[in-house]
Amino acid sequence: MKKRILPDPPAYVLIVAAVEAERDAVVRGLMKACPEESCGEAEGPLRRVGRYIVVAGGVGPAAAAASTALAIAGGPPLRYVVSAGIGGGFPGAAPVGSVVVATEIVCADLGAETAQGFASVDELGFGSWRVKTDREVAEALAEALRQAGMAATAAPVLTLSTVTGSGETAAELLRRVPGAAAEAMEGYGAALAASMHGIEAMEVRALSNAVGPRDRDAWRIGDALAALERTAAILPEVLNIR
Ligand SMILES: O=C(O)c1cccc(C(=O)CC[C@H]2O[C@@H](n3cnc4c(=O)[nH]cnc43)[C@H](O)[C@@H]2O)c1
Repeated sequence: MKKRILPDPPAYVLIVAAVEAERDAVVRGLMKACPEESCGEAEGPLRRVGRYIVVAGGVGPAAAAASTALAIAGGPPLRYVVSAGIGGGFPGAAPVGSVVVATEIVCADLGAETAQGFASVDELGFGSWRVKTDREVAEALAEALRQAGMAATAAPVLTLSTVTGSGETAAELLRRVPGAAAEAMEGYGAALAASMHGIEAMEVRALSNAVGPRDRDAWRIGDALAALERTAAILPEVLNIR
């Protein structure tokens, strides 16, 4: 009997933002990329544009992990989970207003304080503080953003439960993860939930502020949301999923 080859199920992408303003910026961008699509019925914090499901999952790694796990359990087959939103840029690595695409997602405060300094859970033997991403896809998205005239780089992105507020902490974080370009609060949570389901994780951060001494007046959230929207408008072309 001839074996029937079933077509691959359509792959979907789950994009997890923290708050509604970020979710809505992503939806606006996706609508530009997929003008034939309409934004699906509002289902609580969840929106759908074509094969993209966008959720406002809450602030912090625990909320992101819980929301991502919930969305995965109740949704269609996924090709990617993308943690997307605003973030802080490490001075000299990524300027405010630019975009950082994660080459790896590192939970930079997951470990222990020891007499010799910070020890990650990896060093303690309790698991891993990082989720690797597909570097080729990360580089391709960063290049597509640069081709569109945006400042963008692919580099490690940190997840923290506390927004860095001093130069000392910023320096310590760079000692822990050399080459880190951005920090935020949700990536590792979303990526861990994805990886537990065998789904590829990504993280994209549009930078609203510099990592270091707290200066709320210097935050440029509007510019970062605009960059996030532009990034979402380019994402479907890079992932070849609409
Ligand atoms: O320092 C403050 O009072 C302050 C002012 C504005 C926003 C905050 C936040 O806590 C925002 C956290 C929220 O935004 C992401 N985000 C943006 N920049 C950073 C950062 O430098 N470090 C960590 N997270 C950042 C984060 O993913 C959250 O969703 C505080």
